[in-house]
Amino acid sequence: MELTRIIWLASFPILVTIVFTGMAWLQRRATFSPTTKRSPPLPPEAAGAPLLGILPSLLTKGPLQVIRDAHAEMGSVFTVSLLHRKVTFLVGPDVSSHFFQGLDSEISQDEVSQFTIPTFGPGVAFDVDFATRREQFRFFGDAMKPVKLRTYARLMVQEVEEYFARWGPTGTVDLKKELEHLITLVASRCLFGEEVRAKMLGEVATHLHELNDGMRLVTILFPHLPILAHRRRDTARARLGEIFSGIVSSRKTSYPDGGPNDMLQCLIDSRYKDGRATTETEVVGMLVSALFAGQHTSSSTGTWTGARLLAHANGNHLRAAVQEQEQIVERHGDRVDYEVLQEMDILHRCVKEVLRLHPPAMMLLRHARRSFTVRTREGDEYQIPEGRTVASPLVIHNRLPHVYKDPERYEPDRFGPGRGENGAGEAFSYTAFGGGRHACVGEAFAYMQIKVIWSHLLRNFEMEMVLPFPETNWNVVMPGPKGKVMVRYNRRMSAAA
Ligand code: HEM
Repeated sequence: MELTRIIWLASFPILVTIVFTGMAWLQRRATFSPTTKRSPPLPPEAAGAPLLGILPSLLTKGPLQVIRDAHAEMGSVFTVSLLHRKVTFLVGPDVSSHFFQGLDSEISQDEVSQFTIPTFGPGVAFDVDFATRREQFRFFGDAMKPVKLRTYARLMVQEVEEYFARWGPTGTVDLKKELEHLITLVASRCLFGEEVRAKMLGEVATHLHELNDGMRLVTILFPHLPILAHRRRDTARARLGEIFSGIVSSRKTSYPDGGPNDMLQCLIDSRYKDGRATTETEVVGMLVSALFAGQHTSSSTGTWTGARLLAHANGNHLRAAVQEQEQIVERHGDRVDYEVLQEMDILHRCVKEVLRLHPPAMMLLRHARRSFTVRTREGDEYQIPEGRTVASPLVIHNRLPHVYKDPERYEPDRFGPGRGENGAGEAFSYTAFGGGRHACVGEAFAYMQIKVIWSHLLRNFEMEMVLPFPETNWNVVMPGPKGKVMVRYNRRMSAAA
């Protein structure tokens, strides 16, 4: 018995050593086991100057080239530094689902959209909390339902016919300026009724232009930097506030029991879930936001559509679009309304392809409130850390060769039946109107007004570009055609004067 105890005591340290060594080995094995999940690495980072990051390249090469170069070098997920901020770019549908679909508590717009407050004004959009903003966007959504769109289609046609009746039998115009003006008139007639329209012709259109020009790339980082464009923006916003306040209060006095069936009235009559009515400041802010969201985006799309169709190389698309109008006239005569507009498939594809190549919102931004992981189509995983600014650069996202064949080419037929490129196969491969949780509520309205304008022009005028195909103005947050887009027109002989 004594001997057994001695042997046991002597062997105890050896046993302990074996057990601990075994545990350590097992633990190490577990750590290096290929089945164990490790945090994926951070995305690769673009080289940049100390403190300034990519700022010097931005100034010399422009934003599009900088992002393109980084994408070509590092692939679909990469980070760039711009002064104090790191921005991770996600390019392509495979890495974009969380960006578009993630909950706002996980990936939000608030932190990265504060720069829009001086433009939209107080009480709306990113000046209010998420819940209030959702409700305000719901009010917009209500005003864009098909039953309302049918009414707007009629008003759009009226406005467009009146506008082009003023063009002579022949002439040369700056298409960009003409469409900026016309879209403002159309939006005002459809959304805000006669009161705003009466004041539209001059002042309001000018102020909207100044609001857009005041949203520069530098605005994203320094929204209150004392530059001329910001000063003009602030004056324009203050003046729009005065004009719209006058309109809202006169509408309330003139129609105490409910006024005309337009968006202004919709916004005045809207109620939050708790029963609260919209205030005058909120209605004014929503009017400015709706005009801002729809005006420049639609007018630049209308102008690019003209430039693309009239460019010499695209003669076949122009011919196809004119022929479609001739066939529709054979079926419906001169009638253009909501239903007839739905039949303009070729024209629709021409506009859709313009938006792929020239998205007015060139880049969407979010803030990662929680870290998340993305997986590229090559199978690489990256972790996007909490607190990171995340960007979806639509301007290259919609030109990916593995999604679109010959992506730099203007090819509306790629969206036609039988071609597998229409982006419907894969979610978030076509994102000109965003997608997921924050998809644009004005998409149908925007297509409608551009189709009303271009169906009228194609039916009634022969047109040609006078200047070379326009470059893009990358200086603003919502880029459009740079400089004048001069076009010569001849009214078609058969067209009504
Ligand atoms: C060609 C015309 C237009 C384009 C290209 C366009 C593009 C976009 C894009 C890309 C987004 C997503 C923003 C993001 O995810 O951060 C968006 C959102 C939005 N758009 Fe448009 N838009 C157009 C016209 C309009 C019009 C006419 C209106 C209304 C009058 C409008 C109202 C809105 C609103 C309210 C949102 C925010 C939706 C949300 O966050 O839930 N847009 N638009």
